[in-house]
Amino acid sequence: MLRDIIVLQGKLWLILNPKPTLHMTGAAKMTAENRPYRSVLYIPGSKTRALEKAQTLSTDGIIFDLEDAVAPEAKAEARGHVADALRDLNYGNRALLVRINGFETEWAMDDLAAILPAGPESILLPKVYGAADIEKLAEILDGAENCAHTKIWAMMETPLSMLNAREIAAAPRMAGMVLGSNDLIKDLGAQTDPARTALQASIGLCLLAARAYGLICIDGVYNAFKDVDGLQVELDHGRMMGFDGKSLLHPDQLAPTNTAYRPSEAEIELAKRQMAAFKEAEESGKGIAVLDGKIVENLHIVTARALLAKADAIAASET
Ligand SMILES: CC(C)(COP(=O)(O)OP(=O)(O)OC[C@H]1O[C@@H](n2cnc3c(N)ncnc32)[C@H](O)[C@@H]1OP(=O)(O)O)[C@@H](O)C(=O)NCCC(=O)NCCSC(=O)C[C@H](O)C(=O)O
Ligand SMILES: [Mg+2]
Repeated sequence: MLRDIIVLQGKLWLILNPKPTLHMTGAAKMTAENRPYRSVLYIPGSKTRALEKAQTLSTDGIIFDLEDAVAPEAKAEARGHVADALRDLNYGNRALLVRINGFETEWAMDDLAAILPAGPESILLPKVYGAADIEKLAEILDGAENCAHTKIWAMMETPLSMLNAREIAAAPRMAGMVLGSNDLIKDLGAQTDPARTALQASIGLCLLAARAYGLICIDGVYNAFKDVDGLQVELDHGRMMGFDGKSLLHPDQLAPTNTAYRPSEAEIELAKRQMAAFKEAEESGKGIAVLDGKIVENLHIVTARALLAKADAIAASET
């Protein structure tokens, strides 16, 4: 039985079955709020085999794509496949996003007409230029049955998405952002290198806006889906920059991505030691602890707690 001891009004109280504390790695229940977003796999809505297969893949999230991965002549059929998958297939507790076509195309409204009756968890809007695009989608969702809960995610993939990142993040129903590095590179007239030099400013703006407004932020795809070493370089870079996870093209990219975005044993150990050292310092009336020659302040405890909570959520998602 779980027990906690707390001090209240100068007395010791024994609490039976307390809420799990954040350092109880593996004990948390996964909910939509604490679910991990390490790996988010694109599936072309036209590929029924892939839609089925995804039920068993170890991906934290799925983007059902009606946009660039689906040829114009296959769009109508793909809408039906995705609506059916949302209704009939079992994707467990994975995050489920439907990427519709952009509002400047002839397909966006037909996409919404086909998908909204299935009550989607999230719509991912591509080619976002400013808050007006999100507001337009939010208004449509406000008027739709079954969509009171539906969140909006923005593809951050145009120069204006980056310049307007803050207003986009603050717009109604916003829950997350996905970097669209291919479109961005195209619009910038830039070239890619392993350090993603041309994308640095955009990645920074995107993450700043997402963090300021409490949104999930997912890195762009790595196109060479068979190049394991190249993917690893981008994974390390993305995690270092602060992304929650990476959008992916192929199931073979799942395992390295899930590993890269999982807190390591060493990180978990350090977080626990930081919390213990800080607690000890607090109990002796100090506001700062020193661990391994480095200071530990309250702000480091916030980071340590978040890391342990993420480890818990990942463990819960894998049980
Ligand atoms: C890249 C692919 C076209 C490769 O397809 P294929 O050659 O068929 O792969 P495999 O033969 O190796 O497939 C093996 C099995 O895995 C399944 N599979 C493949 N891909 C997926 C997937 N994405 N999701 C689920 N399952 C998948 C196959 O069905 C095989 O299964 P089995 O029959 O059991 O053996 C292909 O992977 C693909 O289409 N990927 C997604 C492409 C996509 O969605 N692109 C658009 C998003 S990226 C983008 O738009 C960029 C962004 O907007 C930006 O601007 O940057
Ligand atoms: Mg794109």
